[in-house]
Amino acid sequence: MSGAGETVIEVRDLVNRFGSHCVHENLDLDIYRGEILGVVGGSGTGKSVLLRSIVGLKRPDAGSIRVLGEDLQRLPADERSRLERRFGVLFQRGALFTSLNLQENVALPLIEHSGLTRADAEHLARVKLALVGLPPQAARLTPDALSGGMVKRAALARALAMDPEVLFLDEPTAGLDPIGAGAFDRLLLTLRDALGLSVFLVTHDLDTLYSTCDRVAVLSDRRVLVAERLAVVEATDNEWIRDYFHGPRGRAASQAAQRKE
Ligand SMILES: Nc1ncnc2c1ncn2[C@@H]1O[C@H](COP(=O)(O)OP(=O)(O)OP(=O)(O)O)[C@@H](O)[C@H]1O
Repeated sequence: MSGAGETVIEVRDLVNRFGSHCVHENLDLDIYRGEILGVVGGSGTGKSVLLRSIVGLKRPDAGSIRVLGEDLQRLPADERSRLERRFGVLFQRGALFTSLNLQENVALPLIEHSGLTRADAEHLARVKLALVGLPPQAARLTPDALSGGMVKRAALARALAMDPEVLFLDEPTAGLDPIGAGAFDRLLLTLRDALGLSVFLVTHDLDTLYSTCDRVAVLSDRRVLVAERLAVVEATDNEWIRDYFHGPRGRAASQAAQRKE
């Protein structure tokens, strides 16, 4: 990764409410080009709402969000859609169309946004499916014929369809067995390095945090408590951080990561 260089996402004074329930209050966060930023926090602390705000699916109640130097909320529709093509999103449940096979699923954004013919889009889709490690024969299968790990890879291929600069992943390893999850983590690192992606990664998976993330942002009490390298986050004096990082699962993940170094 490039270190704390160019900021690709800048969130300032973000406020998000649902009725009287305030999820974010004056939340600040930066994401730097080329880094994998892990976003963690207790259930309901607003990780997914933050992701949805940044990609423009939830209009904030206050504050500003600049993505690749532009404020999505202030852009006219055509420029906004141009900017949205520069990021890819993998939602928590994969969100593939069950009636379409994988190459059709991945080709869809290419046909919609790039004006490619169906044949060219499906050709490119097969390249993207290979990029995420799926075998050629998977291209003609529908999602219900695939394992959980293959569905995640296919959803990742679709998120990468438009060659995004920023990738948003919402719990990509949830529901995968440890071997599948480890393989997905390695794929993410390879793709980040090969494609120069910046990654916003919401996860509960401690192994993923230790094996992939350059920095980790902890959401707590409606804001970002700390966004730092893991060593700094682990040493932060906070009850949730202590329970999460220094509990049995956190210690095991940390030791496993140290053994790999
Ligand atoms: N559309 C909505 N309408 C009302 N409340 C919502 C909506 N979306 C999210 N919330 C609330 O916002 C809070 C944060 O939700 P969010 O899904 O971002 O949490 P999270 O940190 O991602 O949780 P988890 O780790 O369990 O996935 C929750 O209390 C949730 O109920």
